[in-house]
Amino acid sequence: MATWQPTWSDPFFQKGQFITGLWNKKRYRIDGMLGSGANGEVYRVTCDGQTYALKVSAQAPEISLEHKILKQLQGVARGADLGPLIFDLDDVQTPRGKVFFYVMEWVRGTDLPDFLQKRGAHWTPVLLLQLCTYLERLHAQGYCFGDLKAENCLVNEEHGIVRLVDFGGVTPFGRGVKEYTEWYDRAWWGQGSRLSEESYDVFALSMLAIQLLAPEARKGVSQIGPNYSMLKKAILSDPRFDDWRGLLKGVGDGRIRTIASLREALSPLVKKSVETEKKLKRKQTRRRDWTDWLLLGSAAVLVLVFCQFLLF
Ligand SMILES: Nc1ncnc2c1ncn2[C@@H]1O[C@H](COP(=O)(O)OP(=O)(O)OP(=O)(O)O)[C@@H](O)[C@H]1O
Repeated sequence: MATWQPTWSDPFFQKGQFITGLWNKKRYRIDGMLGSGANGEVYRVTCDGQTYALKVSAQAPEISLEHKILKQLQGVARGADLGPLIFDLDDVQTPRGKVFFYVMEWVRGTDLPDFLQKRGAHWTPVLLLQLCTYLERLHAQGYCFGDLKAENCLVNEEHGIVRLVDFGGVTPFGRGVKEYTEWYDRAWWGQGSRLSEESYDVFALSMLAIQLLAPEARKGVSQIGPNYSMLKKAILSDPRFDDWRGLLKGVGDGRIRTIASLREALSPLVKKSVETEKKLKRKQTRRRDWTDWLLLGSAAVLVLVFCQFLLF
């Protein structure tokens, strides 16, 4: 009978499994996978009745570096929710050998495209403005986020609050960005270096806006390769970018290189978004009023019918 042999494509853990850290002896129940990427896998876990996110990798340096950065940020930006809060760092033995993990706050949220689909594209500048605030705080600590991308942002559906996850690309200013994704990488587009600096994240934010407003553009680029001037031309003729041209042009020609200037360029768009949201809310209330009347009307008819029934 053939026995099951683990392969590299198998996940590290299975749902329902319990794991115990070799050093700290904390016992976690694996509740499911939250995501996976080049550096490892992230699981939702339970320990002592609390839910956490656990990131595991076969590469010890990646895990300990991410843990160190998150811990450092937790210390300096208390209450600022810069990154997920950090709880444990340990190793565990698996059929694939010893693997390394850290345990962090489970960030509940939807990904940005799903959120925008539900709440409307007019939320894009609002989400970007929030990211500006996080990045500004990170920059103040002397770090560039590096691997800014839609997959690394989770948004709370109820309140529309964005959180950043995956701090694996966070790099001290002045070094080469250690983790990046082509679409968001200005060097890939031939628009600058991969040096870890404020303007690197600014460029990535502008690419995030394009990705969110015109997701199909990225698919086209994956077929023909990076061509920034072609992308700019496409944006010029696309009505979805009517309000965004000034900002995107500013980033493209190097006028907008800081988060402060990006925030300034975003502010009229945010104002417009707020107006759109208000109008939508008013419409929804009106629609609700109308349905309320319909309900009241139906109730009145029912009462009348009931009275007629009693009288005759
Ligand atoms: N703290 C968290 N709470 C909830 N979900 C999380 C958390 N951390 C990560 N995730 C989810 O897991 C996914 C993968 O995590 P992460 O990006 O850290 O892995 P990675 O291997 O570094 O990926 P990549 O190769 O894309 O950089 C994220 O996109 C996110 O959806």
